[in-house]
Amino acid sequence: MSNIKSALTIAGTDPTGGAGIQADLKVFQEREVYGMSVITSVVAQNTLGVQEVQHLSIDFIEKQLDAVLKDIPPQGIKTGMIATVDMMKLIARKIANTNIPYVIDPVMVAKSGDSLMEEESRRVIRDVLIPLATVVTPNVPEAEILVDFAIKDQEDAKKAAKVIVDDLGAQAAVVKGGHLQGEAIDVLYDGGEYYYFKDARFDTKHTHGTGCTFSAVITAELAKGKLIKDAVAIGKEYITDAIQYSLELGKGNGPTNHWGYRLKGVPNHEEDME
Ligand SMILES: Nc1ncnc2c1ncn2[C@@H]1O[C@H](COP(=O)(O)OP(=O)(O)O)[C@@H](O)[C@H]1O
Ligand SMILES: Cc1ncc(COP(=O)(O)OP(=O)(O)O)c(N)n1
Repeated sequence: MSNIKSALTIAGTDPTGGAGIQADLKVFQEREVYGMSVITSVVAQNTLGVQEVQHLSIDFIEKQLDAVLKDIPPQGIKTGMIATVDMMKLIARKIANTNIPYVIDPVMVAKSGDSLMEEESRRVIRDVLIPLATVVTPNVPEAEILVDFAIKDQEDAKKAAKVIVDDLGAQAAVVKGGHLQGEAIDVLYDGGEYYYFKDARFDTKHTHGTGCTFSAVITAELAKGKLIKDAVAIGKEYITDAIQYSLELGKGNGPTNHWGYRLKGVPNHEEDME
């Protein structure tokens, strides 16, 4: 039996490489798991926003899923952009009963404000996919939609994480604090305890793909057999470093850059390159 751990991302694309499938695969490589992908939607987007989306057919998404799952069953799965109700139902059918750790990044709206999920799918992700999740990783606006109350501070974030676990049926939920004020604090609830992951907030607009990157690290670590709280701790440290070294690439919100952190000497902003 091979010792190699593999992880699968089921998501949409970002041709500029900062978010979606491309970001996930970079993370899997850096976290030393074998990365695999199933594409749900092809997205024409860049650091400025989303220009156009083309969904793949359900039949073709199913063919991709079967190709991977029947050949190289992964030790961790994550879903990102799943735009339609039919895609959600298909994915639920394929991964229910697999026992593979499953991370849901409930991607609804990109930082640019562009919608990445149909309105009706918001109810279906809650009812059909979240009960299958090992960890759900909503940002504040996504958590507000899932739990149906406003999240203004950390106390509200804590309540939301509890609702996602106790009422919606996930094993654990981490409500990310990037959209709140002050330090960047994420709250994890695992059905028993709360854990707080706190780090510096960087004053930068170059945060394209933070949510994708964070959830991909958690997926990779779960695939390696880490406990949920340890996987989230590694995800938090990774994303903090990647935001600190984010790249001033493109004309809008540049991507995060963990590779720059690892190499330390790699400059992150143009003025540093002079
Ligand atoms: N400016 C920032 N500085 C440091 N950490 C941040 C910053 N913005 C977000 N984070 C962290 O990045 C991760 C993603 O957060 P968030 O922005 O809330 O999600 P999303 O990218 O899905 O909107 C979380 O761990 C959050 O605490
Ligand atoms: C294909 C695709 N999936 C997800 C996102 C959203 O990514 P996220 O990590 O939330 O970062 P922003 O794009 O919101 O900065 C995406 N843009 N594209």
